Amino acid sequence: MYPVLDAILRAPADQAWALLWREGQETVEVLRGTTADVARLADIPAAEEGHPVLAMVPFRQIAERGFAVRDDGTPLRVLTGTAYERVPVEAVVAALPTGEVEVTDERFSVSDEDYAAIVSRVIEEEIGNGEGANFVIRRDVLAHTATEPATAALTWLRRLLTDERGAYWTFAVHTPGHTLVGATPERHVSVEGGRVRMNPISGTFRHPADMADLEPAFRSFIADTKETEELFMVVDEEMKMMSQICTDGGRITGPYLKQMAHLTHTEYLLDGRSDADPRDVLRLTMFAPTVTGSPMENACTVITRHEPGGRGYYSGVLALLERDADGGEQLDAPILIRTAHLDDEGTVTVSAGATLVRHSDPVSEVAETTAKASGMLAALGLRPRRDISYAVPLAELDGVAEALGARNESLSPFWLSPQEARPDPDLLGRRVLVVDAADTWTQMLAHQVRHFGMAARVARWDEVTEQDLAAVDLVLFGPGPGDPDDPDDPRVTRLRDLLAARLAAGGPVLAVCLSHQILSRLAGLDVTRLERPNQGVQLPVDLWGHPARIGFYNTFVPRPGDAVVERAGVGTPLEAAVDPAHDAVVGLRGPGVASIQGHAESVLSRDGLGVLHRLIRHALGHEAGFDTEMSDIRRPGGKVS
Ligand SMILES: C=C(O[C@@H]1C=C(C(=O)O)C=C[C@H]1O)C(=O)O
Ligand SMILES: NC(=O)CC[C@H](N)C(=O)O
Repeated sequence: MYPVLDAILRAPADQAWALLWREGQETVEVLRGTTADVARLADIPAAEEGHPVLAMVPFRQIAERGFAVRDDGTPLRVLTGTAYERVPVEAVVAALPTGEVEVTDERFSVSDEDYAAIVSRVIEEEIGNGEGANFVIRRDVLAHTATEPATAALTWLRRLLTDERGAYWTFAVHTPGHTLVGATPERHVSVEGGRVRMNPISGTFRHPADMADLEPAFRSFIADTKETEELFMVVDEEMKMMSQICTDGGRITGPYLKQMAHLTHTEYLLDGRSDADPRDVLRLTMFAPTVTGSPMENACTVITRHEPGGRGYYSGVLALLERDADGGEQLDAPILIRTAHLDDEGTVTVSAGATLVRHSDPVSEVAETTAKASGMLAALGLRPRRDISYAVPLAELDGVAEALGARNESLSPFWLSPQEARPDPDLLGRRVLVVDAADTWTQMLAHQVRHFGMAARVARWDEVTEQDLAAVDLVLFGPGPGDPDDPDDPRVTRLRDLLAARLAAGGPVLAVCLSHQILSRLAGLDVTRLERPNQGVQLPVDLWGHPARIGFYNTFVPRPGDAVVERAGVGTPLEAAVDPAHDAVVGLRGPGVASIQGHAESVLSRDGLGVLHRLIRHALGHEAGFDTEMSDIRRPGGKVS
């Protein structure tokens, strides 16, 4: 009846195959084919009509971007479809094996106590040292089965198809030595006819065992600041990626709920357009901040410091390439979480991580990793199954839609709306060099700068020469991880030299976050740690008479004092904007110079666009006279001229 499925089920172990049930579909895609291991994403072969290509992308692939990773040798494996069909979900469930698969020797790779200790260390030593705002550290549940992997995977897939809900993909993929089965909630990225979508999910509500507690517990989850801020942080990090890939940036919709059998998550959808090749989109988005952290590059380093062993396929992606009707290639790539990996020795691995932020509680992060593994572990028969047939749809509870919608009131309208270009005639065509200090906020900054009509180019700190500085109208020095005073960090040293050179040459400068701190040091101010980091929080500040709500991602701050820089050979005093609540210098300005501690470009900056615009105008010597209401892009027909 279903020849491809039947052929797989007759001898599952002897061939390579995949069964994929994608969100919203009534059928399961069944794929049989040949496998090959390739070195790079660019080597993934093209899909032909009716012959999709499915790649298993391991976490170690991130080495392609030059980021730190433990090389555990897990292959980038490609399954090229030679036979393909769609089978109704019920027919698949009816055909899959129902036999017992015995799973024994269950243990954690990292104990509860050790994981809690890691959480405390990450908060203290990483977030507390300005290394970033959020980091995802994983641990593994390990077990053993004597059933051969292909049959075990098909049996567990059946359980997932009947027991799980809300998944983006429910799937099993079998290849020699590497078998994956799971139900993942999260789309990493998809590309379809030039439309690029990402789906950051963060904030995890663990369903209580007693259904009577569900509603009150859920209501306090929805109101929880930590869970809300955690989601904003990952949206910011994914918007950095979207800004780089999509010429028109991208907009945010949501928040929505993703209700599963054991957990409910909060999420946003990001939507933009790009004509980039799907392989490039994959490379530039390796990997999601929801499974690594932010800033993403440094998160990879932090992961190697705190996680023993490599990640295998965990937090990598499956990538399905298909040829569409117009001959273009489509990509759909879910994140490999809530997934079991089986090897030839019968080792079963289910990994799970939690997003650690400045106000994480070690005990509840331990519980979160356990809860995230529980859906898969229930399919393995290691945890109780949850009856989902009577669960209330949480999104429909009174007031929930309003509470979720209200979260957007504090966000930047710029990123929530379709963006029309609003060129400022004074800035039109002016050249901006955006110096990237290992944090791609620079992509969001460049996007907003272009929105003002300027021509922006982003270059990494180690590529920028002093000649490059001289060739542009404005140098925008960007944010970055680390301690602005660290004498052993070549990045910090280089930024300081470039900034000093630009100041000495007398050209316009705008410095953001880490670069604001380095500028402050050059100006003679002390820069010290905050008592509690402001990593991922919106704060009200007064910027020289303009009140604004701005997103902050910093651990260090410059302290008030006399600020003077050498500018074209002349000692030039800078005027500080001070946040008295934190005893912090949140902005500096002087002739041709402006800087800001917060991130005007952040989704968390309700008033960000207007602030960035004013700072740029200031640095370029256009003090007044232009409509600073520019940030209010919601005004219908609001014209800037
Ligand atoms: C890291 C995992 O999940 C991710 C982290 C989440 C969180 O910290 O709230 C939620 C969903 C996923 O994006 C995992 O399942 O291992
Ligand atoms: N986003 C940033 O540039 C952060 C600057 C610095 N690493 C701090 O944490 O204070």
